Amino acid sequence: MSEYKRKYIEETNYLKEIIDLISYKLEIEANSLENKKKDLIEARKEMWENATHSSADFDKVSDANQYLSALQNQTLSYTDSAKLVSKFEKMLDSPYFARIDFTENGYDDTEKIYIGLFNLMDEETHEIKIHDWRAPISSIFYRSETGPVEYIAPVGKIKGNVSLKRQYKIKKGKMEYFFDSNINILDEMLKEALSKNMSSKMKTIVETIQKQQDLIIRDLVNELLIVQGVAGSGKTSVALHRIAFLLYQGLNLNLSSNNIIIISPNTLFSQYISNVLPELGEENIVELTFENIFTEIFEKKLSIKTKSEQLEEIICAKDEDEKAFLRSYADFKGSSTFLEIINRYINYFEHKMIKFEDIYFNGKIIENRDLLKSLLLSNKLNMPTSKKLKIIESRIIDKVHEVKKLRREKIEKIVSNSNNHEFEIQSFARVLAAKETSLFTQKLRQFTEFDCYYLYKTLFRDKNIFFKVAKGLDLPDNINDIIEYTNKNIQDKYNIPYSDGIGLMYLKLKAEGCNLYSNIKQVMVDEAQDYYPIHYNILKTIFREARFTIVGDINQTIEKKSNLSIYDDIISIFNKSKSNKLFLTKSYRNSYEISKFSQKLLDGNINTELFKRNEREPEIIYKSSQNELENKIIVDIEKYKSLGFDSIAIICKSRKQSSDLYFRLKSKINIKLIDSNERTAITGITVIPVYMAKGLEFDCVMVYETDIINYKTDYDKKLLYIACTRALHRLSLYYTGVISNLLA
Ligand SMILES: Nc1ncnc2c1ncn2[C@@H]1O[C@H](COP(=O)(O)OP(=O)(O)OP(=O)(O)O)[C@@H](O)[C@H]1O
Repeated sequence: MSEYKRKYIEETNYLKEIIDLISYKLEIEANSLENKKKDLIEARKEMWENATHSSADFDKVSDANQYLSALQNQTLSYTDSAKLVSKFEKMLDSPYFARIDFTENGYDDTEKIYIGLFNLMDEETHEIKIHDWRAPISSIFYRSETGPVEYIAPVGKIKGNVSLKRQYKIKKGKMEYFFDSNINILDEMLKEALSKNMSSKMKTIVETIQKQQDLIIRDLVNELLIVQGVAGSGKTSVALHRIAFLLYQGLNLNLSSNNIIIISPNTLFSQYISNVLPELGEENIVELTFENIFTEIFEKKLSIKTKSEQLEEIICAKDEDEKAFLRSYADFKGSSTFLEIINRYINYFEHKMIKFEDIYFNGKIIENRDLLKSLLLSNKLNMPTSKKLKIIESRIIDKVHEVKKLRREKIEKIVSNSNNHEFEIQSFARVLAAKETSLFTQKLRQFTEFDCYYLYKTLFRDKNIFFKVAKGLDLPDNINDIIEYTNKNIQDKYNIPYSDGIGLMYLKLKAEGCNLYSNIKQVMVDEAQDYYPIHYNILKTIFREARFTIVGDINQTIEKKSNLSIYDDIISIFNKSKSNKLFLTKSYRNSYEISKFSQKLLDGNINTELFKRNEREPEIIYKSSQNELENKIIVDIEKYKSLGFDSIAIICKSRKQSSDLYFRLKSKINIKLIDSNERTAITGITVIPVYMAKGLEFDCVMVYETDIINYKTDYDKKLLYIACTRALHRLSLYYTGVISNLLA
């Protein structure tokens, strides 16, 4: 018998044993699920019959509560069973993908460690048949070659030797092939994974996580972990697998899915990544955009334009001057200078804008205005302005309370002396006293309450104040134009410019504080390069206790300048005791040819390694008219479809260009326009503005109108880079007139 044949028999026997064990567990769990389902239906019926849903009868309400909590427990147990069933079903398809043979130093026996998506234990023998990819020992597979190895277990560092590293392709419970690999995760397996076509949702990468990626996924040391990664290097994938890893550590870290949050650039992106965690057997995590945070913090009383709308305004500005102005507007509003202005403004507000008065009640002074002011300004109350004012308010109300009785007696005396109310002295005096108190509270609140939106508007309306608080700061030369533009654009409270919305949010958080997200312990931020210092200060303020994983690529900044120093700024803003900055330099998404082509659009500031997956060279296609160009696009789409590519995107520079093109093409071809933050599945043929395509990927990318008018400046170069790097297999660029200088 050949060596391979012997190994093959050994492996297929083991697979059979595992499949039998999973089938057995699945059967038990499926039965239990069926029973739990019946019980649940029964319990709901019983509750409906025996308890009331009317709140009129107190006893019945308490009955209903009892039923409800029992029902909640039953529902939980049902969902746990359902999860287990789905887990076993997934395992039946492909129970494991790797094996390492490990001998711990000081022991003779060699353990065969099979690694899969989930743990599998034989309850009879207590033997772990499959190790979850997140288990400490599994890290050896991702990080080490055969030979001496070590890994960190809960008990400390374990050293040993790996004599075998084997990878498997198992599908529908059948062994397709396996091979032994001495080098770290053989490229062939990765190549196969990367050659696949795109599906409408992001995929998991557990079978082929690379060493550099694994170091990020499993980091438990840093409170702030920053990852700069080139396009397609797996930043988003790594961030999501890191969440799954942290959840696996759940008990140790005291962490569950509602303690984690993802800050996502837009809802389309949220939709795209929403598959990964459920695929990994975890619950989905709340994803928020800054626009969502604004809505929650302002409780829907104000609305802001989206970041996409702001980008569209810049990209479609009528000339370069207007573009430069809009960029400088966003730069200033996001800058640490503006942040400092807001900080100083809050201070100025406390010192100069609150109209303190002496407080009189019952004809006597109960609080002196100088005293109130000094209480607010003293360092005794180290908290946001609004909280300090509330403390002052309750102090005054307490004092008023003390003399309320005296005041009522006085009012009663006045009433009894008047002629009209001799039969109702007490009740009339009570009414008068209540009215007086309410007037008093109203007056008091004139200085203990404030409106942040009004305050923000005042900062720009009153240039005197603005320049007073900005004194000594390095302001842009066009600051007067910025102030004027702000005044013009912030008056509609349901349509506040994005940058001002962010400034306003910072002002509110600083002046009022926020407890909305106090349960959050881990925050993942994607597309880090697009945020300004003000965004990071907001995150720091609202997620006070959290650890952060921040991933980005400075080469994918849109309409904004960024360089590596933004990461140092982030480190100094968060000021965590343990921070680290890591780099992912290898690009996995694009074919070698597409990566090579896209690299020419980089300024060479970041080193990129290309993954050798060869496909066709990108094409640049010229046509003499728009009509011909669009006919060619249709022909090429048909060609791509005939080659079996399902996801094809025509990437335009702006939303306007996308929708114009869509309306011209839609009668000729089945096409979808993606032009807002909608929750759309990204399938089939789509037309999409480049800033919405960010973070996404497609089998084929067709970049529309790459002429010198559309793509000319350094900012446009970044847009082109983003557009080209969205392509997995085919990239073509189309133009009429003169080709962009960036491509010539
Ligand atoms: N280790 C890996 N194994 C298999 N596929 C991988 C691996 N790493 C990344 N990929 C694939 O590469 C593609 C890009 O990954 P991802 O979107 O996470 O990268 P990114 O760095 O966030 O990209 P971008 O910044 O360009 O949006 C995805 O299709 C992902 O599945």
